[in-house]
Amino acid sequence: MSTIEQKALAYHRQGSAGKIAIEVTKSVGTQEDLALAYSPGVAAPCVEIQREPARAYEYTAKGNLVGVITNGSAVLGLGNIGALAGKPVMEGKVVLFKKFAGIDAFDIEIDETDPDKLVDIIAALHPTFGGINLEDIKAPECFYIERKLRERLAIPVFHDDQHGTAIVVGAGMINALQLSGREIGNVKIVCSGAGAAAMACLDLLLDLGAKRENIFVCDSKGVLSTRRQLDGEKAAWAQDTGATTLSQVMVGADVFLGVSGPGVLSPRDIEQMSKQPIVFTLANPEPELRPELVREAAPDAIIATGRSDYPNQINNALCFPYLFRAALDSGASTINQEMKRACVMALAEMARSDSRFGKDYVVPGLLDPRLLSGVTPKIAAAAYGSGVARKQLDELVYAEDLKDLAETLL
Ligand SMILES: NC(=O)C1=CN([C@@H]2O[C@H](COP(=O)(O)OP(=O)(O)OC[C@H]3O[C@@H](n4cnc5c(N)ncnc54)[C@H](OP(=O)(O)O)[C@@H]3O)[C@@H](O)[C@H]2O)C=CC1
Ligand SMILES: CC(=O)C(=O)O
Ligand SMILES: [Mg+2]
Repeated sequence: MSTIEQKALAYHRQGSAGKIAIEVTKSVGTQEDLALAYSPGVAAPCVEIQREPARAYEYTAKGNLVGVITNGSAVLGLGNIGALAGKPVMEGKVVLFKKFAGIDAFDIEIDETDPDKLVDIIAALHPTFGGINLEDIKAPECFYIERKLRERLAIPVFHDDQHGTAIVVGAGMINALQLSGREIGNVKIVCSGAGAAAMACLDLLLDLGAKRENIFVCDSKGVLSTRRQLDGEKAAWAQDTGATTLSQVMVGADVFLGVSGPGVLSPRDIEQMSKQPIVFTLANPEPELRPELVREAAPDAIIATGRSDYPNQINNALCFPYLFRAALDSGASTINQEMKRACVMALAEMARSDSRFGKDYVVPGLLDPRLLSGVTPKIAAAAYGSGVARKQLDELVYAEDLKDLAETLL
């Protein structure tokens, strides 16, 4: 076992097991407090909420509470390890919600793989939450589950591995392309992985101007080509090519996007890429190829991973706390394209306006204290500008900052 693995086990075990606990926010020191917090007083907010459900946002924790929900079917790059084994990752997401954006979150691990049953279970749980962050649910089921929940629920439902990853990849890609003097419409992109993260990242890259004919996608069986029987989301990415392996399509690629699994890429594949390649090896915890090996094969490469121990951490943790902060603050009924696009641009701009901007700094670091105040208002402005915010603008603490921003989107 490596040193980091040993340290991680000790870290999770020490003190109270795991990484989270619950805090009480009201005083409960006297009989009178008890009579308010519990019986008989607690009946009053119940009756109010029954009369007017929106009051739950005033009288309960709902408005600042997110459900981090998984069935453990695609946990990091570890695969289908099951609901319980995924719990450390979900507790980790809860920590990030709280630390980065002051959002309370419950992790919920559901032992169910049937998509319709999962939809029913999550829908039945939704009254508890102001928003739902789906996490580490495998493709293709994740697409159906998210779509059904978004149709059924009037609170934000967001599959982090799809959209969170895409947003941060989008921000990093805009900057990496600029640094290497490339136009997105001209680059050849190879994506390893055709699952939740990959499909959303590729859609976002198209949205940013990439050309579908320049994008080659591989899954565990090789290149998505018209010679294979493909259905669902994968079919849209089939290229009319005789190439079958990742190595074959890497020749002349400008960009490699890895959202698959450990070690699928070789130094030889990197050598086959164009000059100053952009190599985002984002599989967690073990990337498609370690950065030091990428660097050896292409010294001028722009490299990113999903990990905290290398420069350029492209990880959805850079956006989901702020997206949900903005959605909850504005009372948004959903997290829409406008909000996601605003987040991409805000992250990209924040990195560009930093003196560290360069090939080892294409996105801000996860611990950058500017993120909350820099990114959140721009996303909230997009919520107001696109008409999904349900709270009065004046109720926001950063309302003044938003007025001009929101108007530009109207
Ligand atoms: N840095 C970040 O922020 C994030 C990183 N990720 C990482 O991306 C990876 C995928 O996650 P996610 O999309 O949620 O998972 P999914 O299970 O939805 O998708 C996994 C995809 O990877 C493909 N795959 C597996 N093994 C290989 C291989 N040897 N070669 C090529 N493709 C392969 C699968 O192929 P097939 O379709 O044939 O099964 C599938 O298309 C994980 O490692 C995860 O940690 C995910 C989200 C965020
Ligand atoms: C970062 C993340 O969500 C993942 O690797 O699945
Ligand atoms: Mg994930």
